[in-house]
Amino acid sequence: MKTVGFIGWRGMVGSVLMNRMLAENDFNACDPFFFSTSQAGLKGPDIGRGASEVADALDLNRLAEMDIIVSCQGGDYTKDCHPRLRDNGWNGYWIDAASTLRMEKKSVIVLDPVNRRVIDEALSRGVRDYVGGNCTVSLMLMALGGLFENKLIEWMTSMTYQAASGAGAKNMRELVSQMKAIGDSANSLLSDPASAILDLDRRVTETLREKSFPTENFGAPLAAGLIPWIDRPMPNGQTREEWKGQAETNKILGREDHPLPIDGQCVRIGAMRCHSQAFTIKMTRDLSLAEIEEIIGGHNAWVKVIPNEKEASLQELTPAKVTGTLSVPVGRIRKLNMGPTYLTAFSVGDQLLWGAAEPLRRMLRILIEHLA
Ligand SMILES: NC(=O)C1=CN([C@@H]2O[C@H](COP(=O)(O)OP(=O)(O)OC[C@H]3O[C@@H](n4cnc5c(N)ncnc54)[C@H](OP(=O)(O)O)[C@@H]3O)[C@@H](O)[C@H]2O)C=CC1
Ligand SMILES: N[C@@H](CC(=O)OP(=O)(O)O)C(=O)O
Repeated sequence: MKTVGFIGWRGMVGSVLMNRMLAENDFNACDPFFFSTSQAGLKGPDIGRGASEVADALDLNRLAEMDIIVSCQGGDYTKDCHPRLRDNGWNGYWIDAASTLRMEKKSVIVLDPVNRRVIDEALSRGVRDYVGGNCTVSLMLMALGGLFENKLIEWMTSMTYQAASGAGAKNMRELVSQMKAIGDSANSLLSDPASAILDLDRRVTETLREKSFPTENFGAPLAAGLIPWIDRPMPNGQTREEWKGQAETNKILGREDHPLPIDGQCVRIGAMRCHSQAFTIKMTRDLSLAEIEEIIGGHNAWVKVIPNEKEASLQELTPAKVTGTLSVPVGRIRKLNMGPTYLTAFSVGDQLLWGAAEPLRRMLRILIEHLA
């Protein structure tokens, strides 16, 4: 059995990965070892065969004993350890959630329901670094994979509504703290049915603007609002999150030499862990809505077309419904006023599952089967 070292298993993405691996019995297919930068010598996670001792994630010699390393530890760790391991001659497989290696020539961005061909071709070429994509990009491709596969997209925009979890565990806590601060300050007015709505509104606004309102992590109120900026600025006015849309999508699809134009605005909203996106798509051909829905819904086992109706949208196309599941619903599908080849759609997906942990879990399975 192949030895697999897990780093970052305590974190948010790593914990979701552990849960999914347990659910799919993936630990039975490998010999797992757990590493940490802070818990060496303590007990690791119980994966159904008793907890083993955690090794030091900075011990390169111990890491180099692994056939495969799976890291959900973050970009700084990858930046530090990956090149040193490779320089020392380690020739194992590295599977990573962080963005550090994504655009490297020697790495492949993995999302096998969309780019299994690219992955298989890379495995046969001896590529050793496999990296999960950006969450909005992976979720967009899971939703619209059928349109890409059938070469129906000339260009597209994705306007995102991204959850707090994408910014990390502390930010999720901060969002709930913000909600609590608002609820606490509005409580007396809220419980009085006779109170004036504009008084309630004023109270909420005052709370959002208070110095003590918790914004240490987001830098601005997110609850009862939004933040139209994610990640760092790029020279052309995009944020880096927006830049990833075109760069990563075309790399995932293996078409960097003739890239599809993709752009949009990325916005943080007060959802916990589901990213949503509204798409404007310029299609290469005029197809009927029925044909389009069939192509979208038939692409993979997780995408699901939701009828463009109020009740279905409210029941099926919300973060509350999708969170914690692998389902990728796509709804609000219709032609735009601009003409018959202009399409819009809306999608929701759990950014810790298909947006982060699931592509890594599946890549590990593919790799183990490839090496068997
Ligand atoms: N958050 C997201 O939505 C996404 C994240 N990613 C990438 O995944 C990587 C990891 O992100 P994320 O999971 O959010 O990171 P976390 O901050 O949740 O975890 C990272 C590490 O922090 C350490 N840690 C310190 N204190 C704690 C604690 N109390 N509980 C758990 N872990 C703790 C652990 O390392 P140790 O055991 O060494 O102390 C852990 O592995 C990043 O590179 C990110 O870019 C990718 C896609 C989406
Ligand atoms: N930037 C994403 C989360 C993330 O970690 O993305 P990436 O893996 O591309 O750094 C968000 O804020 O929602």
